[in-house]
Amino acid sequence: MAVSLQGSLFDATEEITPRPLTAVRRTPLAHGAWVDVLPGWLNGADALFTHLARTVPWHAERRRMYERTVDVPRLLATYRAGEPLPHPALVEARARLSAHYAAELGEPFVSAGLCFYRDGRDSVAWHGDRFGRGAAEDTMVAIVSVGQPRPLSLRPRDGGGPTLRWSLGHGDLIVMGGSCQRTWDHAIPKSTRATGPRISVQFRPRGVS
Ligand SMILES: O=C(O)CCC(=O)C(=O)O
Ligand SMILES: [Fe+2]
Repeated sequence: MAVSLQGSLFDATEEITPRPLTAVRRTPLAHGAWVDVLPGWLNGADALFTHLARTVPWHAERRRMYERTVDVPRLLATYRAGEPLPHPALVEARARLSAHYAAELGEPFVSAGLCFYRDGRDSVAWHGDRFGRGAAEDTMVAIVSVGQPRPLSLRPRDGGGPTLRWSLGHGDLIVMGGSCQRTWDHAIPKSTRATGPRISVQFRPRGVS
């Protein structure tokens, strides 16, 4: 008894498990876009946050903006198709997402992009994930959020509608699908409120970035 109790205390990976995806709720959006949301998808999300914050090789980036080079306001890590993910719970999460969306997506999620928002000054500006195939084709981007919640905002690119917001942290799942990457933009706005750290994990199919 004592041995198995110790095992469960020390093996945090045992505790981090996704709930069934059958509970996911879809919100249809204009222009053939939609989002699926499942609050608290990952049990043990706080332990996953701590693990990722400590062990992922986070890097800061600088990007050229017009005449200036500016700091990208978040830390980043990228795991391409075939590269080992930083925690087995993410392998499990990706497999569950790939299985759940197999018929609709027609291909698996392969890459994982990680963003670390240290506080309210960190953010991602309005954009769609349309460097790759998302520019021309329907696709999906599935995002698991751990740590403190931050609002993810979505607005139609043509300006024809209000901005929508989902507060995402502590194991919440959002999947952007249909035409969402080319007809809508998303952002994690800066906040002047006291804001704790959040990590997002974005799973994408091949060629979507
Ligand atoms: O942190 C998030 O939830 C969104 C990140 C994002 O949109 C991106 O990296 O493309
Ligand atoms: Fe994005």
